[in-house]
Amino acid sequence: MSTLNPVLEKLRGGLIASAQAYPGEPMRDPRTMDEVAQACVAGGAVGIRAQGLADLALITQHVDVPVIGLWKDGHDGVFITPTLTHAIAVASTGAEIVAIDATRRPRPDTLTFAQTVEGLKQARPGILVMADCGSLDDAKAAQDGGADILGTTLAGYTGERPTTDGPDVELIDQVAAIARVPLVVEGRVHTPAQAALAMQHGAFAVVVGTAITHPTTITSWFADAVRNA
Ligand SMILES: CC(=O)N[C@H](C=O)[C@@H](O)[C@H](O)[C@H](O)COP(=O)(O)O
Repeated sequence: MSTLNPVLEKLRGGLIASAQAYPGEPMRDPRTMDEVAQACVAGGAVGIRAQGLADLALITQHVDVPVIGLWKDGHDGVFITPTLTHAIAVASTGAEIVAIDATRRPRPDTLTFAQTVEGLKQARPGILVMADCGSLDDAKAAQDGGADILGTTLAGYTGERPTTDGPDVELIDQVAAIARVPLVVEGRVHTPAQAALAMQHGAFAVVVGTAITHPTTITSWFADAVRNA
């Protein structure tokens, strides 16, 4: 990792905020997510992760940090940037990094992760790929398949790992031990202490979504605590 890509270098040791609203939610509006992303940068985020072509088209114009883009299509199986066509479209928004499902599950266009990375890099030279993994085997395959970042995004969501309360530290340790590219910890990082713990376990950077950008969930944490006090 000594001669790291300059885009990745900007993420080193920092917090990446994921700004996403889900279908049907009040904040599901590209302008809103654009404002949330800008607010996160003002607070010290060194990168933004965001979903959807409309959100990305705005955010990439208005933040001066690297953007990790993805396109969620569907909600079962492979749905994070599921095909090469989705990946090329995300890259076309100006996002420097494209997050792609890197599980070993069948993809809708029948390409492998490695073929998807190859096709994307041919179509958009210079683009970087974050592999959204759900297990150590995913991470090994993704690294061999040309990923520029290994992410723990899908740990606990594919059946291969337990859905831990907080980040999956065991998986972080496993991936850190094999990673030759940056390891970005993502998924259920809900407190600053958990983010720091991820760094201590070898993360290159940490993505936090819900705990920063999803007020409905954050409110429910407090509402439950107050109700149950
Ligand atoms: C599993 C899945 O679909 N994860 C998505 C990936 O982009 C997002 O819904 C998450 O919010 C993101 O990964 C950040 O994680 P957390 O919100 O736990 O900090």
